[in-house]
Amino acid sequence: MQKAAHVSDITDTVDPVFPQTTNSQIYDSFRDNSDLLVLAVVDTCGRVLGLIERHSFNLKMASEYGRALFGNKSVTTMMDTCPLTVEAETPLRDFMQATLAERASELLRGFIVTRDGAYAGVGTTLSILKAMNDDLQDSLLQQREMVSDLIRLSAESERHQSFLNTIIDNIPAMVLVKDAHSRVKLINPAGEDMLGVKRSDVVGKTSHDIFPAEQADTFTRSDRRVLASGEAVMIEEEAIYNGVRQRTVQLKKTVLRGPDGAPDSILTLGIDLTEQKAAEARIAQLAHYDPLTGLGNRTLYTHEIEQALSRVQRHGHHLALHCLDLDRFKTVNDSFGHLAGDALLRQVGERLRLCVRKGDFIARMGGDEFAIIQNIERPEDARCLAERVIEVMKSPFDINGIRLEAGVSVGIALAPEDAADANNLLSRADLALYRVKSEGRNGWCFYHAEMDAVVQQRLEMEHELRTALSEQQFQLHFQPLLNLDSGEVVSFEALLRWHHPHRGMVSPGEFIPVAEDSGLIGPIGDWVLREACRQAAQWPTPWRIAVNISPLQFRDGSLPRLVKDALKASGLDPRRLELEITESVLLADEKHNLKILNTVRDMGVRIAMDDFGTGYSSLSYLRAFPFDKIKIDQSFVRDLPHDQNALSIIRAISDMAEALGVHITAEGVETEAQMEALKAMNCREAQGYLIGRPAAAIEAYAAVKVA
Ligand SMILES: Nc1nc2c(ncn2[C@@H]2O[C@H](COP(=O)(O)O[C@H]3[C@@H](O)[C@H](n4cnc5c(=O)[nH]c(N)nc54)O[C@@H]3COP(=O)(O)O)[C@@H](O)[C@H]2O)c(=O)[nH]1
Repeated sequence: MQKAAHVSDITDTVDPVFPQTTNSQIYDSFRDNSDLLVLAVVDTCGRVLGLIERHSFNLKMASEYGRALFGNKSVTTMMDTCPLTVEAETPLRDFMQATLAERASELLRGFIVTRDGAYAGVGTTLSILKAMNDDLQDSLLQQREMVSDLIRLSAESERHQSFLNTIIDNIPAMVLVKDAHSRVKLINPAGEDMLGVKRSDVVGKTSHDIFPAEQADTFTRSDRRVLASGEAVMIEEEAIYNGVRQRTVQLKKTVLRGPDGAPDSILTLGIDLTEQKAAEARIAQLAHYDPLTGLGNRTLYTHEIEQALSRVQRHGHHLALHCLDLDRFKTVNDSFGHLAGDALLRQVGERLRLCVRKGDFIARMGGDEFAIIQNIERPEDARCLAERVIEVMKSPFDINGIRLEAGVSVGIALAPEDAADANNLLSRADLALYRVKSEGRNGWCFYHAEMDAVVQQRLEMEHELRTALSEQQFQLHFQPLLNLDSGEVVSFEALLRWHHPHRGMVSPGEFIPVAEDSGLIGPIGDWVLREACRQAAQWPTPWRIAVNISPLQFRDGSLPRLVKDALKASGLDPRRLELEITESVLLADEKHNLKILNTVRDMGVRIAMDDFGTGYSSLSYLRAFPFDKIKIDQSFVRDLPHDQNALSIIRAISDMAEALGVHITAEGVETEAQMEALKAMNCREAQGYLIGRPAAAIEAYAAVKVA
């Protein structure tokens, strides 16, 4: 009984009647209100005097003469003077039990409800039945609800279970549960995959039933550790062989406790880190290694040199830093394409690996520059390595069937002797490298303190070159070119001279590279062009004038305009002007520079290829542009007349030039024997000290005729 818990819950608060009320009045009340079943008779203080029950009252009143006999009499004559009375706050259950046991029949007549002894209302069997019916309804409803709750909960629990199963089955991590005896209770598909097992084969088994002894021992050890400590254990990386390949995994083992709090199972969650580790290794590789050669890159070099220098500082070690630069890489790259350049760099990397000892470090610093950090005991060790490197680079490289030679220059700085910090050490090794290159390449050199002075001098020279033009310190010298058939001078090459106010004559071989590096070659080259045209226009004989043009004068595309201006200003016939270029002009930006050359040639100016035979692609450039002349480099002429190779090369060039209808000039002719050999090979023009050294004055050549 939940709803009607107390008698008050089923009490009808019917107004009572008083002793002076007549039975007729009561009779009328019952007649007018069919729901009125019981009435209480009370005194003025509310004290209960008796009870009128509708049914028995009406029976009496409705009997023959009933109304006449009792109608005008007081209600007290008809009332039950000892009615069943109960306090309102009595639990209904108690009231029912007591009344049913002792005064059951009275209960049928109805009863009076009092509160603190005073009348509070009436109760009827009907209200009791109603309450009981309500309770019954409630209880049925509750039971129905409980049943549907149970059905819902069980469906929900099933849904939860299948939801959890779906998660566990699809989670990309291993979920493995073992009992306290290390027997597998559950494993998900990711776990099957990770461990290379099948669920049906492992459930109920221990690690030793499933895995090889060593691996099983490892698992069992960690299981015991978790059970003993009762705490979660993270196993950072564990190598697992899953029957196919080794996997790296991260495991987290947790103890699951039973209802009594004792360790019941071990839950192992495992993440497969194999791919992540491989990706990390790949990223580290890319970040620290040169993908082309597999050698360390500049970043790794920076790290390694810092480490090596701190060892030098802490343990008194010594090291040598070798800076390497391939001598002909640019030529290879530009002539045979980047793929050939890449192949060359790869092979260079392989050869370098063969030269170093364990513990030494090689890096590709960029382009064709490499660095080696070598652990040494004495400087002699560094010399040996440099010589070994130069030696291994000597043999030709086979690049897709093409034999290429690419020497190497090596600059060496020692730590702690030359520098104790990375920056200074590198710049000193670079200085030594610069020295090797300026002395003809393909060699090695230790850093010396005076090299700093060389750099200083170079900076000074750059500074002085800036004022040399305005101070009129430049002068042109002219070197004659002789026609070997006629024996007459036919042209002159303009060669720039710098009269330095303190240092005297500075060679163009020395200052032209500085002018090129600093960008001063632009204004200086323009001056040479104008001055050469100006002077040639005044010569008594219409000799041709050849002017050297640096590849850097092609860069901004202004050359055709400068040539035009120089010709216009001097009035020189364009056919008397010859521009000497080296093949590096075509290496640099072939399309752009060919366009410039064609524009200049269209003006009537002649174009000569200087230093022919020294590059890789001299021949291919003869096809790319119709040169008016090629000048055989003096290095071939020097070995005449006895060197068979030089003879064959010059003969081949001469034959080819004849076939192409191009004139050839041999440079650097110093002896009669060389001249005779050249004549015998049908060379028609020569230049060299034998004919005349470069000089400011040319008038003396007006009458020159060599037999
Ligand atoms: N861009 C410019 N380059 C220029 C200019 N003037 C000169 N140069 C280049 O400087 C290099 C050195 O020139 P130089 O010291 O003048 O040497 C030239 C000749 O003196 C030298 N030569 C000539 N005959 C002989 C010889 O019989 N023996 C011998 N050992 N040397 C000789 O050769 C140089 C000329 O070479 P080339 O230009 O290849 O014809 C040099 O590369 C000049 O080109 C300039 O104004 N602009």
